[in-house]
Amino acid sequence: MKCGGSTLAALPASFFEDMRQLQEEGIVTVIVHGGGPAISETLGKLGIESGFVNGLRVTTEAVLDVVEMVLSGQINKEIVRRIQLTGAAALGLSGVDGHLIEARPVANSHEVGLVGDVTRVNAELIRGIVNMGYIPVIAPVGLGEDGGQRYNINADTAAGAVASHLGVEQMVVVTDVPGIMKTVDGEKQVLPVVSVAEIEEMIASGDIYGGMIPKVRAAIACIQGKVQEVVIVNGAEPNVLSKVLKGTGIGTRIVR
Ligand SMILES: Nc1ncnc2c1ncn2[C@@H]1O[C@H](COP(=O)(O)OP(=O)(O)O)[C@@H](O)[C@H]1O
Ligand SMILES: CC(=O)N[C@@H](CCC(=O)OP(=O)(O)O)C(=O)O
Repeated sequence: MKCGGSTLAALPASFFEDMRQLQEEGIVTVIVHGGGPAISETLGKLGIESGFVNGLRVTTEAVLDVVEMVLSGQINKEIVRRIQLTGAAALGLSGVDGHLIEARPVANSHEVGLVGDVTRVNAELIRGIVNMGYIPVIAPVGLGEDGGQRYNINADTAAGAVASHLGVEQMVVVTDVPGIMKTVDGEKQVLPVVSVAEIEEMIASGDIYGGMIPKVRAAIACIQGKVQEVVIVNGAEPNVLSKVLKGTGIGTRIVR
């Protein structure tokens, strides 16, 4: 599951209650979280400038210090605390811990700096944490192959890579909109199902833009592997996780 920074503050207690309930039923959740708005807020307070190129934050070493502090510290621990308040067990870590996420510079690193693409995920470590009864909560900071360099990884990209390396059946993307929306006859509607081909058309036409682009790109990369579907849902919706898993037709399902 990917939890977007846009929605973290709005997640109701029922969201975390659902995770506990699902764990009791034997359905394991693995969280990869974002925190873009919180990173921007702290950068602003510190007077460090940063921009975005095609949805990726331009990342210098100074920006990376803040990214790591906010994602692996503030946000990661907030999610762990909220899960633990339900009585469930959670363990927070970033891609740095146990070489969980290995990364290499993205193709346009000359534009965005220290941003990474995932090359390897230590799936055994995630399985080990799950087998010990903990829900893994992962911050998307990766390590280069030599283990010396950190990289800022878009959280949608990191979540997609974790989902494919684990070979899970479903990835749930939790965000601040009820799914992929399209204006039909002057009215905004949530599309219940979209295919990879339809997504490409919607990006070309501008119906999918901004922060939705890395989500659908990560979804496409991931459902070409073992993952059967990616579901995009609104985290503010009460009991959204159990609704998704019961197949109540909530959100947008992205399928091959
Ligand atoms: N077709 C679309 N349907 C729904 N949302 C869209 C669409 N295209 C772009 N968006 C935008 O994508 C945003 C979600 O991405 P983002 O803000 O990056 O969230 P997160 O922090 O959860 O990753 C929505 O709030 C909306 O503004
Ligand atoms: C490279 C890059 O852009 N990294 C993101 C990581 C956090 C993220 O992706 O958070 P959301 O899911 O809330 O957008 C960033 O620095 O904002």
